Amino acid sequence: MKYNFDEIIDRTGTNAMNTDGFRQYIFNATEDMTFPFKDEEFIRMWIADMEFATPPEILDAVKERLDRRIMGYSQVFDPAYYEAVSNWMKRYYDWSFPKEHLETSNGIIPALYELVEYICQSDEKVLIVTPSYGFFKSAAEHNDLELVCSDMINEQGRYSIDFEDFEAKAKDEKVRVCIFCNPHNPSGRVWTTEELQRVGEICLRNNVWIISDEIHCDLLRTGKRHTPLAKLFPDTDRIITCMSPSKTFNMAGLMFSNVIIPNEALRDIWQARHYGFKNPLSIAATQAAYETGDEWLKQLKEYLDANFACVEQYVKQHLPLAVFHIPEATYLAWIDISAYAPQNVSLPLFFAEQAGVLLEDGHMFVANGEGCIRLNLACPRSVLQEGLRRISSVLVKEVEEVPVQV
Ligand SMILES: Cc1ncc(COP(=O)(O)O)c(C/N=C2\CONC2=O)c1O
Repeated sequence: MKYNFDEIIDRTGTNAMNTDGFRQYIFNATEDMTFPFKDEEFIRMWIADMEFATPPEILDAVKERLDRRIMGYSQVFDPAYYEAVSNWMKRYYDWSFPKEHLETSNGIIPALYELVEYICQSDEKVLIVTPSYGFFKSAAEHNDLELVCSDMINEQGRYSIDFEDFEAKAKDEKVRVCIFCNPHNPSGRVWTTEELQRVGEICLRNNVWIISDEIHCDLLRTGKRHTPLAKLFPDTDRIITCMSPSKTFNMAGLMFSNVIIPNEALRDIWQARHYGFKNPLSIAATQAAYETGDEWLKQLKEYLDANFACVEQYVKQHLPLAVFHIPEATYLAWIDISAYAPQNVSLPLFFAEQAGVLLEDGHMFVANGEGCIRLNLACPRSVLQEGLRRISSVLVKEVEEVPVQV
């Protein structure tokens, strides 16, 4: 079957954050915030969900469950669920874990909040690398815990971990957990085995638990392979792995993720305190994703590869002073536009008002993202091309208007 990623799908009237939540999320504003563009005129490149239809096989599984006509309290009881997850992990990551380690959550963000609460004492700290997905900071703040940031090294747009700094911070005896993004949002790094080994060794020898957030692990450039962090440390039970098909198959609204907890004491706390009932439609969808998603994912990756090639060519031609490298993972383009960006303005507000493009910038990724914007490329190529045109039209115009020094 050939899936149509060029199709433009109307999302208005669907309670989508993407179309209706940007004023509050990006601008911390109310619904009466106005722009020179109608909402439907925006090119939306901000929140990380896709403009592609969720795979038909997954939607069919949801419809099949609906046809059972009773939507009662539910949990994962069917062993076929674990089989589906386990088979996917074996096929894609050559990794397996015991069934009793598998818990589920109503999304990874809630799991991060809960795991940090269950692991940390009230005077302990949470370590992350920056730039970072903003909710890693929220997971510390939600629990009134101090956040410790280790800025990544940025060498002309190529990010790496500053292991000297990372280890110095992990040695702080109050640092109790590291929330680690593998692959990394927003840089798109797929960590090498050596990098993963160093992160794990530094944390484990300093008594720092690791929550490895691997939500982007299937969204790789064709040919790349994901390594779960826990796979490299089979003898420890201090690495919790969070995964979900929600990002891979555009079903984040179904709020369902897998949390693999090898530590029995922590699992007991989770089982005692986590709200265990789940949406039966989400269970059906997630199981179907892992059972039937292979071909759709293959075609999605090919389409995204082409979208990234489009961005690379466009930036080289129209924004040659910008710094962009095709990321190894995610569908997010992280572009340093410092050479063009107007100074001392909110870039999201600048692009929304001037270009009619909704995007996120480095200030939304905790720290160490100055001058960068992040573009969601999981959209039809025609939409991407219009977004790129609009972005460069205000930046190049911005550069042209700078008065020539005489
Ligand atoms: C690293 C990471 N963890 C967790 C989540 C959310 O997991 P959920 O609660 O949906 O299961 C996201 C979504 N990232 C988004 C969502 O919008 N913009 C982003 O960068 C993410 O990038």
